[in-house]
Amino acid sequence: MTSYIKIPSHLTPSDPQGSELLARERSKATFDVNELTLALYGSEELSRFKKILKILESDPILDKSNIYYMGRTELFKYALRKDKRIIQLAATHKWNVDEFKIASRLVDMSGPYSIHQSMFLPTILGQGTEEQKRKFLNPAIRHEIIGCYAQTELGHGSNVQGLETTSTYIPETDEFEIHTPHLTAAKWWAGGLGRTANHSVVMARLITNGQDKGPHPFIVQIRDLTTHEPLPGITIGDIGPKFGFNTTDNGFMLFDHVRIPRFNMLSKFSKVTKGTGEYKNPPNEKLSYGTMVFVRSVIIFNAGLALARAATISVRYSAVRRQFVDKENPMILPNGQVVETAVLDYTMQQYRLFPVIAQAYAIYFTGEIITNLYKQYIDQSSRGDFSLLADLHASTSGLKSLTSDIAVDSIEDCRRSCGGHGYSNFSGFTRFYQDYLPNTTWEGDNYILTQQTARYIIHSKQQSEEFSLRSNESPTIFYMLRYLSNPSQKCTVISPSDFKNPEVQLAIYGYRAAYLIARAVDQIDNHKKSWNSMLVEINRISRAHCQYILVHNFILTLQPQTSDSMNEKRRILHNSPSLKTVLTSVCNLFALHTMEKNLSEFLESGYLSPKQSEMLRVQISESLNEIRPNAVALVDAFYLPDYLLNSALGRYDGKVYETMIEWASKEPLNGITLDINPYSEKLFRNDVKAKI
Ligand SMILES: CCCCCCCC/C=C\CCCCCCCCCCCC(=O)SCCNC(=O)CCNC(=O)[C@H](O)C(C)(C)COP(=O)(O)OP(=O)(O)OC[C@H]1O[C@@H](n2cnc3c(N)ncnc32)[C@H](O)[C@@H]1OP(=O)(O)O
Ligand SMILES: Cc1cc2nc3c(=O)[nH]c(=O)nc-3n(C[C@H](O)[C@H](O)[C@H](O)COP(=O)(O)OP(=O)(O)OC[C@H]3O[C@@H](n4cnc5c(N)ncnc54)[C@H](O)[C@@H]3O)c2cc1C
Repeated sequence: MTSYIKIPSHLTPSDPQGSELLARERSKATFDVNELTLALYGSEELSRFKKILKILESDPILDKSNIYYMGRTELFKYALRKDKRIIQLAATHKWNVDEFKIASRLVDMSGPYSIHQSMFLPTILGQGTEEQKRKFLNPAIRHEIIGCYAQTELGHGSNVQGLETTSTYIPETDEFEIHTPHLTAAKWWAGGLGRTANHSVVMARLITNGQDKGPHPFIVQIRDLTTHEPLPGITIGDIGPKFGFNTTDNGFMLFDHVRIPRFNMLSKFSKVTKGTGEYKNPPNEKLSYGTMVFVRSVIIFNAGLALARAATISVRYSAVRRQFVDKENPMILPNGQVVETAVLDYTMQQYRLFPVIAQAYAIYFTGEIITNLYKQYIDQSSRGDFSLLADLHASTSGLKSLTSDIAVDSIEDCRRSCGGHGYSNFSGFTRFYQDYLPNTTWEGDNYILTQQTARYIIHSKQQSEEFSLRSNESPTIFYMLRYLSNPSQKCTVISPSDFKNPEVQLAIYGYRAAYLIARAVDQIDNHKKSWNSMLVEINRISRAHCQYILVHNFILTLQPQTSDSMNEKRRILHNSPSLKTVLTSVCNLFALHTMEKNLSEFLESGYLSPKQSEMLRVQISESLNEIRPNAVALVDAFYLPDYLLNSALGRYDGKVYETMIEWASKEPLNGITLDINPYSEKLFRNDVKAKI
């Protein structure tokens, strides 16, 4: 990339250098970083990750050094080029789906094909018959057709039952007619639709024999495969600039009585019979919402990765950044020189950042568990058993909401913890934050989704006689029975360190959630409160329940398991006392910090006393001290390469200042010559400064 300013090469940052500071941090770690990385990835995935990283880093098309200076159109073109390149590389290197996902994660830019891969393919896979998969899935996997997922409309997104686009069965020709009856029925937001896709999953109300059967998925070809023009009767465009996600062409689409063959209704679960138009009900009404359950489970896992990334940048930078001399406890180099204190040594910075490390680990482990639960559901459902669906929907809804909220808040906290440089694109936070942000809205607005979780739990409590039976099918709400059966118990903590006991932590979280649930049920059943009047409480219930799940899963991950149920990753963790020790500190911090952030509810439940909450704060401070020597090593263990971070502040080698000035010298604004004479008519002179 071109530099426009020559930076004097003899200048270096004042001592100690960033690399030296990070090396000192790394030498303090009490555990083996490589071992923890292996426990997170597993040896097979880690070696694939390294192999793919090497390929991507050296590919000129996937070079990221210019992207901070690009505007929307240029960025979009870059995104299209890189999407094509990944597909070409996948073919050359014969990558499987997991390897493809690793490459996409590393390149880290939503693109015109993102929704094709994340929603179009999974929808056909999950909702199509074998015949439909042969027709649509195989060419889609080969990217011979490119699809999008058009569900949301201008007037409705959250209320899927309220969608207005119709798909009416025409028995005479054995076709469906897709139509946009009102402006509010215009499809809106679909990623890849604006300029790229030639096919779409269209969620439309199925009308047959005059009956409205509600939204169902249909495959519609929307552009000509040769000219790429919209097909007759279809109007399509890009919806315009957005807060972020500008590398994807989100689009709008209108249908004017467009005909498609009956075959194109995705019919794995519900069908319309040829000629008679008879409708065959699905085994479960909500199976057509299946793609959303899948994507929500992915969003939970991705929230852990986003937190790991934010923590990596801000913790490394805080170890390099120095500000003021802490007179009571100065930072002294091995040569005796007193230097300014690394901002990571300020307890306030630790209180802001270490919980983010803990959130990343907590959500990573739950992400793995939810991914496995989803796989288990798919396995059972392929045999006609849908019993896990209700619980899976409830837990993925609440966890998608909670984890993406945590991630959005923490990314911004981490960015601010980097001070002024956090505001520069070179921090690596700007596009990362903008592109992450819609996770709180898409795939279900986070406030709406908590209603799904709370409703499931409240129903379970209302049917408490059969609750004990149902809880066998409901792996995520089994805890409630225990606490509901003894509501007057009190927390047993008598000293701060008692808070480190996992049984104590679970009891505190369990009682608080059960208390909120019992109170809401009482309000609804005995005081006839409306659902709407209870929405704030309902949101609390979902969050309390999901926080319980996160803490429970973290504790479970650290508990000894029978060796046959242990996979390689868990075996590494359990065979290493030093890993278990450091992760136990991390787990404690997650449980206790989350408790403190929601303290009013724990106190209100009466289970925790004000005195105990004081002890809680003492123990949090203890946990921060425990984590301090391992902070940099704990983020290093995430193994997020510089190629992914693209951050001057979070570089592995700590060369923060050298990178900041080098990247600034490449700002194209530095390359134009301005005419700043206010009386001159010219804004720019034609000449451009010589390039260096
Ligand atoms: C070769 C190359 C290969 C490459 C492979 C690469 C693969 C990459 C893979 C993954 C990458 C993923 C990356 C992720 C990136 C994600 C990008 C996403 C982009 C954004 C896309 C979108 O936003 S699409 C639009 C999403 N829209 C929504 O989410 C809408 C939200 N609204 C709803 O879901 C519903 O309206 C509602 C749930 C809020 C309400 O529904 P409804 O009114 O119908 O129901 P009720 O509330 O009355 O409930 C009735 C009953 O049904 C149950 N229920 C509701 N929903 C579900 C469900 N989904 N599943 C199961 N059950 C459900 C509900 O609980 C009620 O049950 P009762 O028992 O009756 O109480
Ligand atoms: C970047 C981006 C990409 C997207 N990609 C796609 C895509 O590829 N395909 C696709 O189909 N869609 C896509 N979407 C759309 C997305 O799924 C919807 O925007 C989302 O589901 C929210 O729906 P909405 O916009 O209708 O919000 P609304 O429901 O209108 O929400 C507005 C406000 O009302 C509140 N609210 C609404 N109803 C209730 C209620 N019952 N109780 C309490 N509060 C309520 C919400 O909490 C929110 O605060 C995308 C969106 C974005 C931002």
